[in-house]
Amino acid sequence: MSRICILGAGAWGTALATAFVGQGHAVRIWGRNAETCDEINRQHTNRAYLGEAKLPEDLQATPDMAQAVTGAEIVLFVAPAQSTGAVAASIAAHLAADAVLIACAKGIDNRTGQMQSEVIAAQLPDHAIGVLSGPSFAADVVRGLPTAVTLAMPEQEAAQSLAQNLSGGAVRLYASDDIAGVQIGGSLKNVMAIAVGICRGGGMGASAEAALITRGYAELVRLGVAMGARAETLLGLSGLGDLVLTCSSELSRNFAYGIAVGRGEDVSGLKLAEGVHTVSIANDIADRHGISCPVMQTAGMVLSGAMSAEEARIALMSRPVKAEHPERRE
Ligand SMILES: NC(=O)C1=CN([C@@H]2O[C@H](COP(=O)(O)OP(=O)(O)OC[C@H]3O[C@@H](n4cnc5c(N)ncnc54)[C@H](O)[C@@H]3O)[C@@H](O)[C@H]2O)C=CC1
Ligand SMILES: O=C(CO)COP(=O)(O)O
Repeated sequence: MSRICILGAGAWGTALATAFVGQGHAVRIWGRNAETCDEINRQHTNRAYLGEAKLPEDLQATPDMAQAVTGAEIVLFVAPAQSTGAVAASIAAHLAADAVLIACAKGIDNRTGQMQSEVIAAQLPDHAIGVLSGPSFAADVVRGLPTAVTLAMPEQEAAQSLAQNLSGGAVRLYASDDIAGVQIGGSLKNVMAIAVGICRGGGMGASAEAALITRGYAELVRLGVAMGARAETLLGLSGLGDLVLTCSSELSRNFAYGIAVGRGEDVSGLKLAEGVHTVSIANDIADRHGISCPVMQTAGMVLSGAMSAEEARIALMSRPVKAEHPERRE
C-alpha cells in the first residue's frame, strides 16, 4: 500500500484515484475547486467531469495543497499540461524528499518546448520523475473497464517496480525506460486526433481518415525520433495505441474538437483538447529539427484560422507524389 497524492480533480485525476483506491492504496486528490472536492468527499461523484460514475467512499479530496501533498510517497501530476509548471512550483514546500513524481498530462509546454517531465524537473530537480501515458479514457477507467498504459522511469528497474505497485484490478501498467518516447507519443497523438477529427467533421470519408492516421503516425515517428524517442516506444501503447484510440472514438476530446472544427461549429464551449495547446510548439520543434510534418502543419493552420478544412484537404492532396518510405531507399 502506498500513500498517493493526485494533483488535479478533473476526469483523469479522479479516474486514476478511483483505480488506485480499488487497489488498496491511500489516495488523496488535490483540486483547485473546493466545491468539487466537497462533492467527491460527500456525494462520491464528480459530475462535471465524470457524470454519474460512483467514486469510492474512502477517496478523499481537498483544496488544501499542504494537506494533499504532505506525506505522499507518489505524486501524480494530472492537471492540464500547460499548468504543470505552476502546480509543481506550488507543491515544493510540502513534498517529502523521497517522493516519486509522475507526469500524467499529455502535452508540450508551449512557452519552453519542454516535455512534462522536464517541466516538473525544472521546479523539483531532486526527485525521481516518471511518466504515465497510454490509451485510457477516464470514463473507461472509472467504470473498471480493462485498460493498459505505459509507466516510464529513467531506470527500467524502477519503472518495473512502480508499474507492479500501481497495477491491479482493471489497470495494467507496462514498464519502460524511454521517458522521452512515452511522453512525445502522448503529446503528438492529440494533434493527430484533431487532424483526423477535422477530416471526419468535413465528411471526407473513412479512407481519408485511415490515410491521415497512417501518415500522421509516420510524422509522429519522424519527429519523435528526432526529439529523442525510441521508434519501438512509438509503436507501443503510449504511441500507436493512444493514436488509434483518440483518432477513432468520439469520447476523445481532441477528436471531438477536430470534428467540430471540420463542421465549422463554434468550439468555444468544448472540453479540454490538449492538442490545441501543443500544435504550434510541436510545429516549431519540427521546423527546428528540419522534419517535414504536413499533417501537423496543416492542422495548425486550420486551428489558427489560416486555412479552411476544405483548403487543408486540397493542400494535402496536391503535395508532390513521393516514396512512401523514402528513408528505406537510401
Ligand atoms: N480524460 C482522459 O481520459 C485522460 C486525460 N489525460 C490527460 O490528463 C490531463 C488532464 O486531463 P483531464 O483530467 O481529462 O482534464 P479535465 O478538464 O477533466 O480536468 C482538468 C482538471 O484540472 C483543473 N485545472 C485546470 N487548470 C488548472 C490549473 N491552472 N491549475 C490547477 N488545476 C487546474 C481543472 O479544474 C480540473 O479539475 C490532460 O493532459 C489529458 O491529456 C490522460 C489520459 C486520459
Ligand atoms: O488521452 C486520452 C486517452 O488516452 C484522452 O484523450 P482526449 O484528451 O482526446 O479526450
